Amino acid sequence: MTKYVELNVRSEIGELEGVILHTPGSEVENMTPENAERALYSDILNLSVAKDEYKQLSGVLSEISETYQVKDLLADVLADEKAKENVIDQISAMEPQISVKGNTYCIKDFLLQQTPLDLASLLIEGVPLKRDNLTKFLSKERYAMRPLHNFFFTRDASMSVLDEVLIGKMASSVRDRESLIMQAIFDYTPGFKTKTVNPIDNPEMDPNCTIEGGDVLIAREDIMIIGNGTRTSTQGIDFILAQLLCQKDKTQRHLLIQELPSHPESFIHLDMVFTLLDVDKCMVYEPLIIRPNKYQTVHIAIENGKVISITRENNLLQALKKLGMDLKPIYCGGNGDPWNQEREQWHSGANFFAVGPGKVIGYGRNVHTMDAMNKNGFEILRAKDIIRHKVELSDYEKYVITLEGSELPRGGGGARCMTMPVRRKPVNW
Ligand SMILES: NC(=O)NCCC[C@H](N)C(=O)O
Repeated sequence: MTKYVELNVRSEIGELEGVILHTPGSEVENMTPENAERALYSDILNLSVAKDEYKQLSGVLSEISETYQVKDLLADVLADEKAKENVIDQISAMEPQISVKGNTYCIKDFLLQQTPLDLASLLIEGVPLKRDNLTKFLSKERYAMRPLHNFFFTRDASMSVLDEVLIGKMASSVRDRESLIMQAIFDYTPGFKTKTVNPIDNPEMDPNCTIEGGDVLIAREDIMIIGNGTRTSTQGIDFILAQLLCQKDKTQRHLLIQELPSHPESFIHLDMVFTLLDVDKCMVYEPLIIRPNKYQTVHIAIENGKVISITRENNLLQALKKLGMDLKPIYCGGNGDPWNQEREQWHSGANFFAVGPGKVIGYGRNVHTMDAMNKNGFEILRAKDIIRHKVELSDYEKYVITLEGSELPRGGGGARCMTMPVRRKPVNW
């Protein structure tokens, strides 16, 4: 990294200036149908197709903004001996099997001998099991240190909140190493000017506390919208609330909490049913976000280090409107046909990533959603055409850049899930 990057994310839609990505590697393919569920996938993936699709996302983003790759950032961190030892010690505290002295070798010692880049790859792609005793010989596991199958969803393990980074407390231990790596990146990369906040550093952390970035949306500097479901617990949201209270801000801050269903798994995060598209538009999965249902919306207002009110709201859009954000909803799957809505929500049709107000990226396969976007003034542009310079983004004011997505959505997410913004320009509200 050549220059300093001051973290600054005060909205979901401000013009993008920096984003952290992770190009999928062998870790996305190294699973079987039997353990795909444990890996948090809905299916097994074909890596070469996934990589081609991903290239569309990274190619377009590098035309628009600075992009940083997790593996490069991690390798830079690991080039420092002290940082390297610290990272490996933390991993072995979390995954104690790596410190066991086996018959032929100890994984921790093996890791310490690697070059920074090889080590970064191993920490992401996993370390295969050496079958040097009976237990390991008979083991059904292929890895002694498991691959991080979900790391290309960089959104979830850390999140930029104004000028700080909140480290995710993942709901499933298969993603814990991602959080640790992201914290090391932000703590040890001299180029990143920020402070990390990690719930596990709090000795009084509630054991039920979980927070994942797909649930945390920065709607405006003073409004956070947080999904509460299988991935972010009420205790996790209370941790965020406690952080805000500590800041003793004189201006009012607001948390809007949206309860989420626990199945199907396409409802894992809020960003699978609700994303912000423009100063006056948002994408919704209508049956959950607008239609009356049992999933509650709660508004917590905070001022001067105190909770001044906690109230139930009719729905998220009405709550936002009361706070001066009057957003027109565009429906995932289009208006009217619940089958199309369900099908497209399942394939991350609501999961848009904004690179600027009215400028977003999503999967082109969700044709009914794209049609609805187009009817609402968004030009539909193919990522491929932008990368080949057949289309110039500067010719359009509002657009959706479409990615081909047949393999990537099987991992369980879309463009917002695959991006971790670190800088956005202020929005002209
Ligand atoms: N923000 C998101 O919705 N991320 C998608 C994460 C999918 C991943 N397979 C998971 O279940 O954690």
